Amino acid sequence: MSLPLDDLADHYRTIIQGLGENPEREGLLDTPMRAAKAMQFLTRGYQQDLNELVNNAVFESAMDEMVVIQDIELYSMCEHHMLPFIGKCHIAYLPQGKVLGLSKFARIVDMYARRLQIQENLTRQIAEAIESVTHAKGVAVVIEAQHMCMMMRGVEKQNSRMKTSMMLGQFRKSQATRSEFLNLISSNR
Ligand SMILES: Nc1nc2c(ncn2[C@@H]2O[C@H](COP(=O)(O)OP(=O)(O)OP(=O)(O)O)[C@@H](O)[C@H]2O)c(=O)[nH]1
Ligand SMILES: [Zn+2]
Repeated sequence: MSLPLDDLADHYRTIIQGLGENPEREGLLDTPMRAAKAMQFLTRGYQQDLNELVNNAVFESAMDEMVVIQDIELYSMCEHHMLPFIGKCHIAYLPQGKVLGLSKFARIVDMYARRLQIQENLTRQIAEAIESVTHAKGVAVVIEAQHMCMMMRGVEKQNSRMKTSMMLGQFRKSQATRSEFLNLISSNR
């Protein structure tokens, strides 16, 4: 359930006041509504539905070797501080009679990234969504990201990156399959 924009803007007005600023000063007059729209955009994944987003773009194919989609950029919001985390997502799957439209991988990443998240859950949700849509023999997802809550505030570490992975099916069972994927995404960069 999403708050109407006007309500969200009212809350931002209160936040601005709470920060000791004057929401009536000229530069801030339109800020509550701008911030409300921005936050609604940054969390628009709540409004999306997996089946609608995939739009039946699942195609029959005899391809049964690994397919890798690398370096899908990702913008999400950490659920602890509501600050951005930013990074890349790498996906692989082993098709089983069906392949998924290429753009849909990026759309699935966005649908789950554009919510309040932790990186671990985001990684798992993307992998499970791809498995449920493709019925692939295996799905692998790796995310590497930098968290503004660790950079701009708190412990203030500028160079650390968090890497998370989720391996399903054959990627979990077979060390060789997992290694092939990890080798593929570590090359060409
Ligand atoms: N595992 C995990 N932790 C996260 C993620 N995003 C933020 N965090 C962490 O969530 C934790 C929240 O810790 P708290 O001690 O409750 O909050 P805090 O006092 O603001 O913590 P500090 O960031 O250490 O100042 C912090 O350690 C964050 O680094 C994420 O995606 N995954
Ligand atoms: Zn955080």
